[in-house]
Amino acid sequence: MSRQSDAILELDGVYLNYSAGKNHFSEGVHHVLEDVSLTLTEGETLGVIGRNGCGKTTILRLMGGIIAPTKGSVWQRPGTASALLSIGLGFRGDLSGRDNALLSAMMQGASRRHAMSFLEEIKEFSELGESFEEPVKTYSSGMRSRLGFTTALITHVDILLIDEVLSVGDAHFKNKAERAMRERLSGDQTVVFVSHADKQIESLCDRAIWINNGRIACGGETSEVVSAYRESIEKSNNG
Ligand SMILES: Nc1ncnc2c1ncn2[C@@H]1O[C@H](COP(=O)(O)OP(=O)(O)OP(=O)(O)O)[C@@H](O)[C@H]1O
Repeated sequence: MSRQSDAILELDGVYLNYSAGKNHFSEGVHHVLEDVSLTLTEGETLGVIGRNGCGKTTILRLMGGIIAPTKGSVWQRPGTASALLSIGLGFRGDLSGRDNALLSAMMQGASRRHAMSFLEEIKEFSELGESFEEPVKTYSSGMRSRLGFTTALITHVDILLIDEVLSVGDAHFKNKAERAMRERLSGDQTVVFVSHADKQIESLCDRAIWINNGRIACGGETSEVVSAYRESIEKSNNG
């Protein structure tokens, strides 16, 4: 199968099972994703919506290479770096915000010297003040999300995988982060964005997918996908 020349990430016929505890689900296997295929092209912003537990975080974890599919394949263009921004993930609690930012930047491919050069900008944008020097285990979830979001933004990761991170910041930081995202999105930043905030998805994403019963129930223009999702929620609320 030939791949689109502007493809940066691709899921091909992906299945993901988790083994479940005794007495849960059929045969102790929880089928979370079934036959999910999608191509992410460079510079696009894809929104992922769906009800709690439908597999949105699982898709991001597959895209970020944190977990491997049970069946099917995940391809990322060689030489590209991705960062998964998820609350409570990816930080070492015993290290300061500064050291975590440095480590993340280096893991995303920056040299130590280059990563060091980002730190003051990260401290300033994240507005963590003196807490930047404190261990991350002392941070609130909002402070963690500021640190993760800012580090990925400033170190210019090719693919940003954002899991609800923007929804925990306060209104001030959320607006600032959205503005920064919008600026970046007009360039070559590729983003996959998971959120329960439909409005955020509609205002930031070029395209969206709705995950239902482990499959892509609908994919395409964001407002159409969000409307189809909302309709299905209303239907299930009314009946
Ligand atoms: N490590 C795991 N072991 C077993 N089951 C898991 C594991 N991680 C997730 N699951 C299950 O997989 C399903 C999908 O989880 P996932 O976190 O991807 O959903 P989600 O759509 O992101 O949910 P939410 O909107 O609540 O954040 C859920 O039923 C969850 O219980």
